[in-house]
Amino acid sequence: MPKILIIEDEAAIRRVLKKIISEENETYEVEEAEDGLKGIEMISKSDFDLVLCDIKMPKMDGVEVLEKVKSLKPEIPIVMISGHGDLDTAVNTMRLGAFDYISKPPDLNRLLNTVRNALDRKELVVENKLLKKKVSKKYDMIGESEGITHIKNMIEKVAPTDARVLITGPNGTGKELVAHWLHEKSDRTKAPMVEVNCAAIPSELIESELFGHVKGSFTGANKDRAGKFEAANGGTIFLDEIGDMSLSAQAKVLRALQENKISRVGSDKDIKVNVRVIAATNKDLQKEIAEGKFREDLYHRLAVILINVPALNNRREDIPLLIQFFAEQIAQEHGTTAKTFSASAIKLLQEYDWTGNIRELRNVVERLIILGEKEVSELDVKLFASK
Ligand SMILES: Nc1ncnc2c1ncn2[C@@H]1O[C@H](COP(=O)(O)OP(=O)(O)OP(=O)(O)O)[C@@H](O)[C@H]1O
Repeated sequence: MPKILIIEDEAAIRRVLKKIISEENETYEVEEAEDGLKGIEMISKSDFDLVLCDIKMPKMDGVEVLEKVKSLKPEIPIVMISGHGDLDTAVNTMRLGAFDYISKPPDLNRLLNTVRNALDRKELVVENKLLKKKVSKKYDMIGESEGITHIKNMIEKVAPTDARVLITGPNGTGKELVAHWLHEKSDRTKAPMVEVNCAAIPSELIESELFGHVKGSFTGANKDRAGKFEAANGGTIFLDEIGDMSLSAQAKVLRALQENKISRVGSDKDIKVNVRVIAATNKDLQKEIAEGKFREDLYHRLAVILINVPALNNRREDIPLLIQFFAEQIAQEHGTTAKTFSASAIKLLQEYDWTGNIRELRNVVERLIILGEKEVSELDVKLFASK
């Protein structure tokens, strides 16, 4: 639902603009501000997809508003509204980053065309940002062991469905990587995957973090805020370390999963959300259930599909490939050429006890690249790989 803000000191013009825009498309949500200061306050508190802003206003003029919004939220397109005397300024604002300008009194067709174009551009900018983020991260999943091949097959099958997935396995085995690919290979890939590390958020804050809150609902809640479920709308929410979530938060998550709706802390208004849930844990949830620390009903809601990522010690045949992959990745990060590892160095690393899993292997490879010889030898491994 595109949100549009009109900043205009003349109430009559505000009213006309609002009427034209909201009648054009009932999904447009139009809000008003009677001066620049109020407008900036609203923009910093809430997300708008488009701002229409008058040039001549008391307190803060349109050019100042434009500059402020550009530094605050550069992705929001701004259309300036110019009166008789300030057409030149309007043209100049385009150089300062305004999307376009319209003249008073507003011409219906020109206004609506500009609004549509500006909203389209906003969507493109946001999509582009997401794409850039995706390619800048390296998400290759390396390995040819039975364990990894099975996981890759599961991802291909499960990703395009909306089924909830519970990913289990020890720390550093690649659970987050699996979640990433489940999202990436789904139809939700254009929308965000929002990650929540349930273990890192204090239990009294988790509810507001997940579901948002309204102003005044608790000390410190000085403005309305959307939670992660709303942020992930249309996409995926990844609840990492779900085994560490408090029982009261588990109850709230259960409701969100059962009813596909949430309500912000302090509000009784239901908000419908369309979010796919993927969860991960390194805990044995059956044991947690038996001890009364995890809700069984939530477990069954989450674990429609179970993916267990095996420990590195149980797929040692992947170690040579992983070493080579990390050597190249690290060289790229350091801006150097990749070092090679001698066969005996690789063999020795393959026999290590990798309780810290892939994360630990990567750290060791990085250390060996920094400290070892041009070709990392068995001796280098003996000298530098110790934990
Ligand atoms: N099969 C793989 N191929 C290449 N890199 C991998 C693979 N599995 C994991 N990694 C890398 O190892 C690191 C740890 O993986 P990840 O964060 O996904 O593990 P995790 O199981 O989610 O860990 P934790 O439980 O501690 O959150 C990441 O840098 C990830 O990119």
